[in-house]
Amino acid sequence: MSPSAPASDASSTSPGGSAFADLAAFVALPRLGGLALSADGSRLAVSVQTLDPEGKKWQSALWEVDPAGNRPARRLTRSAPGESSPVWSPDGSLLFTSARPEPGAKEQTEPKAGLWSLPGDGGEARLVLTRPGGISGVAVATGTGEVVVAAATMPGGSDARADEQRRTRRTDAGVSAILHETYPVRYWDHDLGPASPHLFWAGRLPVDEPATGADPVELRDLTPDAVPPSGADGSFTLSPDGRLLARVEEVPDGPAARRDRVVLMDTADGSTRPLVDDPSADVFAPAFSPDGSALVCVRQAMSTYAEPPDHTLLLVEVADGAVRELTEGFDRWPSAPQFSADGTAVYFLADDDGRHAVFRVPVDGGPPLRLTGDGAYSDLQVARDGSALYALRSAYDSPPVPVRLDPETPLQDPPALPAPGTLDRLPGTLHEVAATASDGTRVQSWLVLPEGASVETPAPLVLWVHGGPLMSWNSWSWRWCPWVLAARGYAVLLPNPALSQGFGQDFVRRGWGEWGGAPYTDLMAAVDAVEQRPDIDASRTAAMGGSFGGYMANWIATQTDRFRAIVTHASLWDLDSFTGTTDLAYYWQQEWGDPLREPKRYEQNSPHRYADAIRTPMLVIHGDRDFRVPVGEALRLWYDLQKRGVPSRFLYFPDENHWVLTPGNSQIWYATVLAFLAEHVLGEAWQRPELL
Ligand SMILES: CSCC[C@H](NC(C)=O)C(=O)N[C@@H](C)C(=O)N[C@@H](CO)C(=O)O
Repeated sequence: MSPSAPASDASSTSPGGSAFADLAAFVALPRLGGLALSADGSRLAVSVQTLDPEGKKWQSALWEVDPAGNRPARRLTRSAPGESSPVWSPDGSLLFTSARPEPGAKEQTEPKAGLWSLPGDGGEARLVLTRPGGISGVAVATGTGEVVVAAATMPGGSDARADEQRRTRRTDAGVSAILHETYPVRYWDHDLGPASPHLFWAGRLPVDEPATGADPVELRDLTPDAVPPSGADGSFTLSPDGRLLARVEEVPDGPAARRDRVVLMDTADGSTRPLVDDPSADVFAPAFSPDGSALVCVRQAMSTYAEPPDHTLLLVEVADGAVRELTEGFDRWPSAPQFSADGTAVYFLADDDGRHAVFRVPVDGGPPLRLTGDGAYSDLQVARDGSALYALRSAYDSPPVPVRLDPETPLQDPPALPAPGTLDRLPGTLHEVAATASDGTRVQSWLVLPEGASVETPAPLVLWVHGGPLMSWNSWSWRWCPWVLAARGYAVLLPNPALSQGFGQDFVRRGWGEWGGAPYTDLMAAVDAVEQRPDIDASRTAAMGGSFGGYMANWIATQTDRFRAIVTHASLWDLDSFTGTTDLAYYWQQEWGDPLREPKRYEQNSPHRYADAIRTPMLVIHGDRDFRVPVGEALRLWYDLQKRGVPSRFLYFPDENHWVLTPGNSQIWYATVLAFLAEHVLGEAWQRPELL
């Protein structure tokens, strides 16, 4: 199913099959991230994460990939702190952020990322911009090369020296406290404030090395009054001529909620006007047309107690703010829109039937056309001469690899361009299966079968429930990798139940506010169907999931004893306490209601209310720095299990967040899950991972 090409050179070849049986080899596989196409379309840059020499963290470096697919990939950057956010300047230089030290500079205790430039014609990268809080993002005007950067800035810290002084005074006084006066106060894994992201105008960056003693690039604060955002989008983009900046701005939406709108700023004088400001929707992901006269953005209708959110694309005229819907009647959720090279169409991505596909919609009307077949696409790049699209393509049987697409041909399945990270083999096979729910609805799933699964040797089965829940299983995941389980002989079922994306709005509605209803029964229908297969051993099964998938793992534990073991990661246990303490409470209370005034959905769907019913052994996993699903959920679940004498274990990460971000902890995560499954599903003796 996965198109593949030979890896680009010996150093980047990944011996796929065996790596999944050896966790140390698994975490050492190269992981590809962001993609950037140069203005003339002749160069592609991609970030590649690999293990540092001590194997303690992943380092990101930039590689060059040949868009024509002829030359092997070559590494462009090399430093211990790594490089990320690659953007090409029209002059051919490659801009990126890195906390690497400047040659000859004295070592900093807490190095912050600066903006670096790698000349197009070769030579050494040089540091072009710094800010006391580091540079976190960059936008380049495609026509002029003018630059805007984002940098965390203390209140009153527009001037770099003032910013530095404020930071130093807090450090010297030993103060880390933050005084909040608005909601929210945290986002995923970090605190909001006291610094907040500001956007700075840098203009055209000097092409050559500045002479010694020359003035550094002067930065002008475009958003001096910015306050800490919730972090929800915050994207910004420059018009091709650099005269306009479109950015996503958060505005209050009631006493303890925020929503996103798109504002347009004149970069010369900073004057700003709202471009799309819709009290019933978040509007984000703006992108300019090639002539700068229009923008396309995503409108997400806010969810209510009765209705889930819905997404559409808006075409907005810069001159008068006139808005037109581009994807009316399209029953999928478009994202990441971009104009075609001639401005007559918009490309976008959307979940569709277990894939995350590229679509093209004409600007002057007509239905969207799906350009890709299997797989999940991201980082779409449009060649400015209109000859091609480039993207990262992944699937459940392929990690992300760069590909070239024709801009108009439907349902393409392109081969990978030579790059690091292409696997040669997987320890099993991927199958698409379907089940029928009790109301007749089709439930699509991916099924990973291990090598050797057969009628004679049926494989034990693990049900793996995705997170979100408004997303779907459709792409490769290093964090939820079924092949690690397949390498130990497990079949893994990855279903897309009610609430999953890519099956239409009615499919989402079936589960809205009723997580314990159709999403649960759809999952059981999917398990029932695969258990009929002669190559599956229905007597040896387990269920697991993270985040919403962890909620569902907990719910499953309270509803059925059909599984031998349950693994629950970063899970929701008590919906009332979750919706009050999660980082963005207002998002969830739109669906669940206020627990004091509208307790019904909480009472019906919160797993903790049914704790007495649990008989299945459970492995609870949680990170203390998880602000999306705060650790209190795991602490209470753990206490409730222990109090009831349910055989259980708690894998606790004091310094991880919603994810598991270090190679060591990632290996321990998989090792503990595998040991727990081996004990309960395979009936082996418990083997505590050596380092625990
Ligand atoms: C408040 S923002 C939207 C909620 C968000 N949903 C999605 C689609 O990501 C979310 O954070 N849900 C978590 C409970 C969750 O299940 N997260 C998933 C997806 O990010 C995970 O795998 O961690």
